[in-house]
Amino acid sequence: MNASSQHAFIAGLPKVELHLHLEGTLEPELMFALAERNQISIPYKTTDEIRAAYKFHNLQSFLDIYYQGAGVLITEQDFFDLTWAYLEHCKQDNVIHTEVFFDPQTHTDRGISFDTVIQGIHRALEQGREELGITSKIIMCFLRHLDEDSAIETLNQALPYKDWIIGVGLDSTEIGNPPHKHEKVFAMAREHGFLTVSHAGEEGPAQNIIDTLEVLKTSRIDHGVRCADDEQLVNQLAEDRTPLTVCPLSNTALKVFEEMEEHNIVELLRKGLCVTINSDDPAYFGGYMNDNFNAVADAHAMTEQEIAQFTFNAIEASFITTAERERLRKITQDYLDSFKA
Ligand SMILES: Nc1ncnc2[nH]cnc12
Ligand SMILES: [Zn+2]
Repeated sequence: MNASSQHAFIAGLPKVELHLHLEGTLEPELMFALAERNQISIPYKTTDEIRAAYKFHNLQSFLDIYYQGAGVLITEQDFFDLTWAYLEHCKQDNVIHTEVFFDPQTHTDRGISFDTVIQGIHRALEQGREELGITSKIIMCFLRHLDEDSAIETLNQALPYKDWIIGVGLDSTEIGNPPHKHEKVFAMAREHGFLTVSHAGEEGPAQNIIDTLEVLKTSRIDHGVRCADDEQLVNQLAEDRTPLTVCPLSNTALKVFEEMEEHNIVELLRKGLCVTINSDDPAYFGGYMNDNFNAVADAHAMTEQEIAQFTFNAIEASFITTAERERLRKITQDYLDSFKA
């Protein structure tokens, strides 16, 4: 099958996204509009200038720009608009279910209330469910470069919204901020009934993945591609079907892999790991879900069955009910069967 018909297969394939930072969906056009609406000055004159600034050499060089960009988000309507714009991309890319991250501390540290942020996001996701038929879950991430007391304060702010937030995660600078730093707040979150995920093995070593699973007891690992440095860990992840929410275009943008051809996601898929494809921060890394699938398929020859396996894995790894999982599995299988027919 040639590249363009494989892109057509990918476009029509139902997709499930499990690793998406809402703040990372802030497109330059919306950044400009919100800066103007909120009378905030930003260090760029045009959207082209913003895009030109998106040249990263590692995770930190991205995070510095990403946290600065989020500074234009002030009101509940801003968070609604941000989330709604992302959902429109989901519709375009045939994403049928999404589990989105947000970083409360990025906003509360600037004096924006937790309530403002969560209410805007939740309202958009509810509207997305009703008008676009896209189901969703919310996961709030603690920033690992901040101290654990700040994470505990954030957890307490989230308690009135427990019904809206399915889980907690851990993101930001991996190197120098090992999982142990947030051991207590993750134990507290689990006690409150939150599910848990964490970024690990993105830039940091395979040992961070091992420690994250042991110390934070997470159900999924976000990224996790550095597991390949430890053969025993790879075998264990395959045996346990521990989900890895991999973000291919993010990894090449942040130089985790220099080229997509060097990316290990297809190799991990063939070793039986529960790897999934996700967009991470699509406004910064050059693409949403279809772009990520296309980039992997262009660089690594795969069958349609293998491409669809990324969706089956994401359904398996998602935080939805068994009945809902069955429903999504059937939609995906029907699509695959219709394509083969
Ligand atoms: N790729 C990434 N790694 C860690 N923290 C993040 N926050 C947003 N994107 C991130
Ligand atoms: Zn991420």
